[in-house]
Amino acid sequence: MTQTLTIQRPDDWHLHLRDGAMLAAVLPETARHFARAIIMPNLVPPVVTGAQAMAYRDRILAALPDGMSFQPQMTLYLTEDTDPEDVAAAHASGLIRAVKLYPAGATTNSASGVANFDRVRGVLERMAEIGLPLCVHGEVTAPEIDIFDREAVFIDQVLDPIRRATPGLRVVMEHITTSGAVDYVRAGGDNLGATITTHHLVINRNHILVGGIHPHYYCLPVAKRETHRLALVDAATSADKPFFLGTDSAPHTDALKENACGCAGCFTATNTLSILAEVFEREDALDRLEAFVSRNGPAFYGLPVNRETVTLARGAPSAYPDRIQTDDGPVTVFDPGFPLHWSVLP
Ligand SMILES: NC(=O)N[C@@H](CC(=O)O)C(=O)O
Ligand SMILES: [Zn+2]
Ligand SMILES: [Zn+2]
Repeated sequence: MTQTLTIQRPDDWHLHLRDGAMLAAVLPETARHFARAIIMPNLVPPVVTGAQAMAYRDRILAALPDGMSFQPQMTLYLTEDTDPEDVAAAHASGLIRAVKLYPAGATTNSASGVANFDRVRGVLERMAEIGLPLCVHGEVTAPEIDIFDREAVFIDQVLDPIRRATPGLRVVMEHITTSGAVDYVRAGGDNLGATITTHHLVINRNHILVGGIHPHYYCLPVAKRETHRLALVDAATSADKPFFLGTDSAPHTDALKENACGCAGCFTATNTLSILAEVFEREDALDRLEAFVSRNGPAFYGLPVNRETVTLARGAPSAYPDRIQTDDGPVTVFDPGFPLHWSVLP
């Protein structure tokens, strides 16, 4: 008898869809399985104002193939010039679900991010008042800080001071990669949540660097040592409220990944649910997959759980494409390095 698993339809609380030809190619990969996703605003130029977010949402919906349903949850890219009133209006109209903080220079397309955190104090206070979450790329950028320590230093030197100075501010630590972040989130109370990516549940830093350099495993924050990966698996499979899926699926063309200065980002939209089922099965935690992918995220954002369901079936290892084609060039699909026995039934 085929083993199946039916769960409420999942959401992705951290997703890069890009724009134009890339958007058209990657959107179906997410919409096939996910009902909603938090859409990252790091376009070039970034999505900074409510008007830009509305136009981007329209482009996403226009790119959605007929017959698919998907509700993009828009975000604004926080800059030192962000107007608190524009943010509040975009929130009040239901357009945006969160504001995204990129420390300037921390990651892909973050040049317009925040360098002086005092300059965004007014926006953060307004967000705390209206209950609008701040999604945070949690890495410092100071050149003297080792790249493997950047998340830990960010928590101590930036995030914790911001949270203390702005009581009531709701924060999502995006794509956490360390046991220290897991501990910090666990101790943070109801106003603090964290997304965990698919790839950080699978790879550690050896996967990037041993036996040659593997550009398709390079992402930011960079994967850490195995003990940290285990802490992330423990958090994700705990079903505990603050932890939910944000794939950070971040497509870059192969030409830009397999490059002397390769871009950061793993493209996981295509096979994320199959990979997660495998990870949870190994932990004997399949019964907690639904909390991680379908329940904890909406609970944090104050949204209903999706009514529809998806069913996964276990069988012989299933195939997925090595890469998807886009008019900008091919994009390699994340290879977890183990066979995938679970597939999502159509
Ligand atoms: N995660 C990544 O490595 N890259 C993301 C940006 C981000 O989420 O930091 C991207 O936009 O490509
Ligand atoms: Zn990021
Ligand atoms: Zn991201």
